[in-house]
Amino acid sequence: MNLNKIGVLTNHVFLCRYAWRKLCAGHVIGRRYMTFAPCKPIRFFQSTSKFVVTMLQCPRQKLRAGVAVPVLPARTLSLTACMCKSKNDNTDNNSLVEEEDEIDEAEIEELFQQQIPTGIGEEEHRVFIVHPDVKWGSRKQYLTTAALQMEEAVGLVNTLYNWSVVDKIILSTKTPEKKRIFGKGNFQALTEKIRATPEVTAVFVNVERLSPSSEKELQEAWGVKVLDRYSLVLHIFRCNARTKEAKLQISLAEIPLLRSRLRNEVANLDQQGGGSRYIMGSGETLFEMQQRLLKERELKIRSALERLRRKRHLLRSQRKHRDFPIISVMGYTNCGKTTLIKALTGDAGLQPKDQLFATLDVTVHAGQLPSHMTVLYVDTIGFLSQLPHQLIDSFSATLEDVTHSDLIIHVRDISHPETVNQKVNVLNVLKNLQIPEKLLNSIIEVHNKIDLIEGFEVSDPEVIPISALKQHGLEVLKEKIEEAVVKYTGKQIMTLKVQLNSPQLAWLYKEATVQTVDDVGDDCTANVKVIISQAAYGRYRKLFQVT
Ligand SMILES: Nc1nc2c(ncn2[C@@H]2O[C@H](COP(=O)(O)OP(=O)(O)OP(=O)(O)O)[C@@H](O)[C@H]2O)c(=O)[nH]1
Ligand SMILES: [Mg+2]
Repeated sequence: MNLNKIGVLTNHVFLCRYAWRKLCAGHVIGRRYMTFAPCKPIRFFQSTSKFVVTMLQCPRQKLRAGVAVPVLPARTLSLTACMCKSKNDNTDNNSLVEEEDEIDEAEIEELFQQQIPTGIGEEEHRVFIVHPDVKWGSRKQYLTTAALQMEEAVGLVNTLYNWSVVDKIILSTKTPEKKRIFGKGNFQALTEKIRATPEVTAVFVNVERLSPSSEKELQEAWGVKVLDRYSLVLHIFRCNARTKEAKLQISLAEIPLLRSRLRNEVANLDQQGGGSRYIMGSGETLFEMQQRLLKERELKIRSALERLRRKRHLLRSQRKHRDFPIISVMGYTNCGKTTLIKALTGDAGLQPKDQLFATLDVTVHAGQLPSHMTVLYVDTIGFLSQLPHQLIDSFSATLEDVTHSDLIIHVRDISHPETVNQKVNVLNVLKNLQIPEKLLNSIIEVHNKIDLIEGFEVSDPEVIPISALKQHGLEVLKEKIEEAVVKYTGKQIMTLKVQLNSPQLAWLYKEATVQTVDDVGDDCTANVKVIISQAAYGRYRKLFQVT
């Protein structure tokens, strides 16, 4: 927040206690609004539950003293937008409370749009990539090479529309934990190189997360925006987010970034002698107030996500009730998960893309196995190495679906030079998701994109080689899935004697998988071969009193 903006006093406005809370929390109230520069409270009347707020630089509309001021969501770190309650607007506090209770699409959109961590913005960037090559110690990456990591970094930047890589460099370092990451000589040479490339608008340092102080220091030295993997991947997520849930999850993942940025801003203000001063009448410093704003925002996002999680839980229990086995398709980003589900289900709505993090929402698609059993495939967000847990945690509401599935298919892009490293990363994330042991043991490993490998030969009899794109190997995969579903869901294949003049057969069609019906003659019965869960068989016996 730029304190210089706070200037001329234009008016005094009364706020009721509730509206004041809203103002600080940055919530939407009412319908009409106007925007102007930050406002701050100057007096507080405990007895009347009213606050007097001084509106500053309010160019377009005069505010009348004594008018309650409803508020539009403030930009994350400042109270920049307020709504002026009209003379005839009789909105009372209770109706405001009701409004707050339901988070609607528009509000999520507003929250999402306003929370863009400053600095990246929506403009294009010409990026200089720096990859610190750690030679030894705990931060050294053993399963990959610096060149391959650089290749992935280039891929990440190129994923973004209109972004391009201007130059890149791999520099070795013994001190990755230092603010400047590199030793003195390397850092100086790097700074000169960046400064000598005027077209550069951002530097991407290919590390998991830069500390706020390191980010600040590098930004000052290089004179351009500095990004780490966390902020870049978040930006990619932001560009690809389509649904309410994805937007909320991304907004949540952005909170730590905003928090560290806030710390930096306040440190800057402190240097100018302003950040830790008390805001008159409120008993809070600017930093404390903005921290509280962020906390409130975080709580709001979490509560909206919780509501969506409950909805998801309901849908999941409905799916369980219908007894469809659920199969989660997981893997490193761009390995071909969506392509595979599309090939297995024929779902034309699925759109695979040659792009990192094309899928950000967990979606469910029905498909049939050779025995005609219907299964549900869950398409999931792809993984990436060196991503902070916070990011994955933000997606835990959707990834929860995975922990409730019956089976996991781990898709690997076997043509990728880093395929082994990618596998290790995926398995690590799965372990951190606290997936039940039984489910971890159920994993079917699928080697995808074999069409890209000349003279491909199967190396491990346990894995299924396929080309999802060319639809090779899918029948074998479906057989394997079916076998595993029967094994891991406790379903059994049974032949039941069914009365054809009763609803038994219709019930079995609905609740189990009917494979064959053999009419046995005159007594109106048939031998019906079904795949049925223990629970469904129990219900069948009870309902039709079969012994
Ligand atoms: N040659 C070849 N390309 C494939 C195959 N399977 C997928 N692809 C391509 O790989 C790219 C990524 O495919 P997706 O299905 O979107 O991958 P994903 O794992 O869902 O990716 P994210 O959702 O971004 O994590 C697309 O361009 C696909 O056409 C395959 O078997 N062979
Ligand atoms: Mg996908």
